[in-house]
Amino acid sequence: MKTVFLAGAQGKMGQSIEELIEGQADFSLAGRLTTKKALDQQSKKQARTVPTFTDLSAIDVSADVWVDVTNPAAAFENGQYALTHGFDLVMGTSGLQADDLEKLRALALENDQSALVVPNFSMTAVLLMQFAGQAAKYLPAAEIIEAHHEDKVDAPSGTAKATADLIVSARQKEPAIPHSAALARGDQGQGVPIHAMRLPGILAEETVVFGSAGETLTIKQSTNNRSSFMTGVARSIRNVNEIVGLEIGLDKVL
Ligand SMILES: NC(=O)C1=CN([C@@H]2O[C@H](COP(=O)(O)OP(=O)(O)OC[C@H]3O[C@@H](n4cnc5c(N)ncnc54)[C@H](OP(=O)(O)O)[C@@H]3O)[C@@H](O)[C@H]2O)C=CC1
Ligand SMILES: O=C(O)C1=N[C@H](C(=O)O)C[C@H](O)C1
Repeated sequence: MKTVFLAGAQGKMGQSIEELIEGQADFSLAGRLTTKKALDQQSKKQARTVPTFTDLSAIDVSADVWVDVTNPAAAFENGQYALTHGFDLVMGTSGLQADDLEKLRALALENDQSALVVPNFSMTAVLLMQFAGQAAKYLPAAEIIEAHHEDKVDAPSGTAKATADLIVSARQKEPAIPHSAALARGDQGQGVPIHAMRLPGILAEETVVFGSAGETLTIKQSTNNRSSFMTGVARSIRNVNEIVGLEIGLDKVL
């Protein structure tokens, strides 16, 4: 049996993950963290006996795994709390800074806990990232276009930043493209231009275009329903304890 504490339980991902936990015989929901605003909006179905907190300092339950699907402003503090209070951590929230991840890695090691940061729980996104890493060995010039629903607060997406990191580390030479600071050339902070769209009608999509003399390669994945994330969430909960310190990517538990 794996006991789970769910932070962001009232959100879009949180509600799907709560249903996932209820449907797995070997998972049990030990507690939930939400905001006062979100708690006021919960339906009768959701107002059940699971202990629900709106403040880290009030939490008085323990669990094997803390799953975080909150927002970039809350996730680092939540992660620190989890790793210093006996929880392994599955961080699904995007938008954490690289130095925050390093601090979480140090905390995981100091406290003998495991942490898995998952930029994307969907299998097609994991495969896209792997294929992009392979292509980057031979095709150093690449750009990423990501598109998400209009409620997404962070940009570029966590998946796009992770894909850019993979491309940069797989490249065997730098692309010969003149640098341009023009905004329309995308966010270049990760070493690969990332263009982000926020539109109704889209859930999550990522396209990576590689260019070489006389040819291009386009790799695209689309997420149409949050159910696509749930196999990856379940796998992360079951296997996070195998990690030493902190790892990034669902592939680390596949
Ligand atoms: N790794 C992956 O595969 C995926 C990751 N995500 C990421 O997961 C996160 C959540 O996404 P989504 O569910 O769409 O977003 P939502 O805005 O629907 O849900 C976030 C929830 O977290 C709540 N929240 C905010 N601050 C806190 C806090 N301090 N403690 C507890 N709860 C808090 C929000 O409450 P309130 O509304 O009151 O602010 C809201 O209910 C995002 O970072 C997103 O990028 C999403 C999909 C897949
Ligand atoms: O906010 C979302 O919805 C998503 N966020 C993640 C990201 O930032 O990459 C994963 C997926 O794209 C959905």
